[in-house]
Amino acid sequence: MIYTITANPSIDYVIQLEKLNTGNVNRVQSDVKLPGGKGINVSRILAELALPSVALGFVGGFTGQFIQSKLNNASIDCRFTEVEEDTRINVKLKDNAEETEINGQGPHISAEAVANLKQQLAKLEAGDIVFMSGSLPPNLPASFYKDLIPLIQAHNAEFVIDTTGQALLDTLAEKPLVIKPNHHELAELFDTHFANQSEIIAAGRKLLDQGAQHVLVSMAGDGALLITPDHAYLGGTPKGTVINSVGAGDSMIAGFVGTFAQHHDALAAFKTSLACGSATAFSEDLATSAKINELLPQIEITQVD
Ligand SMILES: Nc1ncnc2c1ncn2[C@@H]1O[C@H](COP(=O)(O)OP(=O)(O)OP(=O)(O)O)[C@@H](O)[C@H]1O
Ligand SMILES: O=P(O)(O)OC[C@@]1(O)O[C@H](CO)[C@@H](O)[C@@H]1O
Repeated sequence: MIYTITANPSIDYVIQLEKLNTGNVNRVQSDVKLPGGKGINVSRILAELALPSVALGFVGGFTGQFIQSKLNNASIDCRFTEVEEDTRINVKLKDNAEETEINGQGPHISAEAVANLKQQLAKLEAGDIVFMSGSLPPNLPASFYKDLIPLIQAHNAEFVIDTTGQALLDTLAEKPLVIKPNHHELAELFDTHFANQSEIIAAGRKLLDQGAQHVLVSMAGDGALLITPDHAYLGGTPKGTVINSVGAGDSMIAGFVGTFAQHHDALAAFKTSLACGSATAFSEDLATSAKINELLPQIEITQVD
């Protein structure tokens, strides 16, 4: 079973404007409210791939109820821990020029709520995979996800943490199943700028050497690299019109892990991950199974190292 932990879920309020005019009244052209948060997005994509998952995390208030209702409607097994305060709302502003995100802080998480989440991990079994994704509410320690790793490994389960910087580096010794920095985040990890693809591959190899089992380096419209101890592979992007790239990274890692969990074939997992990422970028909401299946045949992968 795959579990997703979203410590700080959100309602994503996606607004389309002609042009954002700050300091003035702006009338939206369109808007949509979506259940959001990185782990929740992973569960949603897994559901599109007809793969079950259990969604864990902290939700509260009417906004939390909205998220649970939407996920229940998608037949996702929600076992969230209730908290007193409202789950946050994240605003995603899109005008013809750019995408602006305004992400809320999130609610207070009580010690009892944390204990409840940890208790849920007692049910893990060997071979389960636990995703831990996204920002943390203000009162949780930066090590919150890392502190859960021993509880996960006590059951011989695997883990994936979607985080960046030192928090990501600190997890490598515990051998995450896969990590997926984008190329900007990878450059920041090594405080450098990449001059070419070979430098990106070399940096990704260093993360493998430090313990990551698989390294994906996503590059938005330029596709992604899969870096293994033996080779590196470049995956391209299919033809399509970008509508909303929010969640593309979550979709990619969901596609990789969901496929790898079934077939233990990294290249097949990489191909599905590329289709999921672009399918989300080409959609108003996250990718649907139809969109993923439409794009899958167009995905080309080349060995580059
Ligand atoms: N503009 C795009 N056109 C085609 N495919 C895209 C585009 N943006 C993203 N993708 C696909 O989704 C994958 C992940 O996107 P990206 O590199 O933006 O990850 P990310 O930075 O983690 O995204 P986010 O944090 O916004 O979810 C890309 O590697 C690519 O396969
Ligand atoms: O504030 P965080 O947790 O870093 O990011 C939250 C978020 O931007 O991530 C998802 C896209 O990856 C959205 O659904 C959500 O609003």
